[in-house]
Amino acid sequence: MAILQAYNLTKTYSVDHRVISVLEDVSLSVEKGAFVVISGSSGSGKTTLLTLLSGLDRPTSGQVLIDGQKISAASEEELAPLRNRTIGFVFQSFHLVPSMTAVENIGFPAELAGDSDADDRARQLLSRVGLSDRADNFPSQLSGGEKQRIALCRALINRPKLLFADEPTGNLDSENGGIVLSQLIDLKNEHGATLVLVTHNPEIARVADRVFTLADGRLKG
Ligand SMILES: Nc1ncnc2c1ncn2[C@@H]1O[C@H](COP(=O)(O)OP(=O)(O)OP(=O)(O)O)[C@@H](O)[C@H]1O
Repeated sequence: MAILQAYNLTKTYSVDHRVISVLEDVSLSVEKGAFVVISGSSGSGKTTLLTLLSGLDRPTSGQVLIDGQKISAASEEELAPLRNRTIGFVFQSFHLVPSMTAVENIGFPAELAGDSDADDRARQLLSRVGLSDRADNFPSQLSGGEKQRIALCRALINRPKLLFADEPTGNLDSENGGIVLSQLIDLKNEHGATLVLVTHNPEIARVADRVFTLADGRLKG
C-alpha cells in the first residue's frame, strides 16, 4: 500500500521577473515501510522535491497525498497535526534548539502534542541511541554525530508514519555518518515507519529499497 503519492508535480520560482523551472512533471509512489532515496547532482531539485512531498511547501501544480490525504490542497490548520503527528524530519544541520538540553529537544514535539509521558519517552529514545549520559547536555556540548542522533530521536518521538531526511549525514565524517545512518534505519524499522531520504551519497543509495534519481528537475528511472 502506498503511504506517499505524488502526481505530476511542477515547481517554478520567479526571480527578477524570470521564471525558473525546478521540477517538471514528477510522479512517484512510496510503499509503506520502504526506505526510499532521492538522489541526483547538486541543484537537480532534491531538496525542493522533499519540501513538496512533506508539505513544507506547495507545488506550482500537481498533487501530493500522504496516507491518502491530499496535502497540496490542505489549509495550514489541516497541515499542523499532520506535521506534528504523521511526519518526522531530520535535517543536514540538525536544527536543535540551543537553549534546550538533549532530552528537552527530543521531548519537545511530544509536549507540543500534549503528551504527559514526553520526558519518559525521550529518555527511552536517548537510551536506544546510546546517549543516556548526554541527557542534560546542551547542543553546544555535543559532537555533530551526537547532535544528529538526538535529532533522530526528536524526529521519532511522536511515532510518525513517514520520516523525511535531507542529507542527514552530510555534515558528518564517514564513521559518524555510518553510525547515524544505521541508527536511522534501525529506528525506522522498529517504529514501522517509512523513510524518504535525500542524498547524493551512492553508498547510502546502495542500501535503499528504491532509488529515485532527479536530473534537471525530472525523475529518471
Ligand atoms: N526559493 C528559491 N528561489 C529560486 N530558486 C530556487 C529556490 N529554491 C531553490 N531554487 C533553485 O532550484 C534548484 C534546485 O534546488 P534544490 O535545493 O532543490 O537542489 P538540490 O538537488 O537539493 O541541491 P543540493 O544537492 O546542492 O542541495 C537550484 O537551481 C536552486 O537555485
